[in-house]
Amino acid sequence: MESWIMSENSKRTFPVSWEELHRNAKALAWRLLETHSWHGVIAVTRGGLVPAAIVARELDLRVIDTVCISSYDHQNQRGLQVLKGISADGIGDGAGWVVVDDLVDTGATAVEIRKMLPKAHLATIYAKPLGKPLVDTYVTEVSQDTWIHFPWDLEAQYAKPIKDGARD
Ligand SMILES: O=P(O)(O)OC[C@H]1O[C@H](OP(=O)(O)OP(=O)(O)O)[C@H](O)[C@@H]1O
Ligand SMILES: O=c1[nH]c(=O)c2nc[nH]c2[nH]1
Ligand SMILES: [Mg+2]
Repeated sequence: MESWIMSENSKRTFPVSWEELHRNAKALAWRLLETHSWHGVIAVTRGGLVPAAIVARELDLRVIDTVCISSYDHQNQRGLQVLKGISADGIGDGAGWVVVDDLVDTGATAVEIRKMLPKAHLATIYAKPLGKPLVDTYVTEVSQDTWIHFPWDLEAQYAKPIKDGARD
């Protein structure tokens, strides 16, 4: 599904369906399979949880850790908070581990992860231009003025006809 609607803060809105998310997460797994043999996956909560589960399933990885980082209230970026660091023993500098997040936007979260795990491989499904240089692997680039709506943030509802100005 691809549809462009202007949201309340003038960003383009890009809604992603479960099917599209699943397909893109599998595309990410294919790219990661070609890169390395991994010790395990580190999911960046919360957005990285579903993509990380799909990548782990496809690469048959059973060891999964989380780092919990929060920096947005809805679409407003605020001070980044690291709520939880790495839990598992033996991850060290992250060499041989793949860190999975749903997207990289400004790159602030990726910079924080690099500080924690300088040798980890950072992978996202979506990348915006500002953050793109900070990740090792991504699947789809979207413009900086796009807000991606993930399926876990959406529900089906009435949409205005294009003629009435709902879409650009
Ligand atoms: O590149 P950045 O500008 O740092 O933005 C990307 C991060 O922002 C979102 O997380 P958020 O802080 O909204 O928390 P959430 O994953 O719990 O929704 C998203 O899941 C990424 O982790
Ligand atoms: O759901 C989201 N969509 C985005 O485009 C985005 N950018 C930062 N954080 C985000 N969360
Ligand atoms: Mg996140």
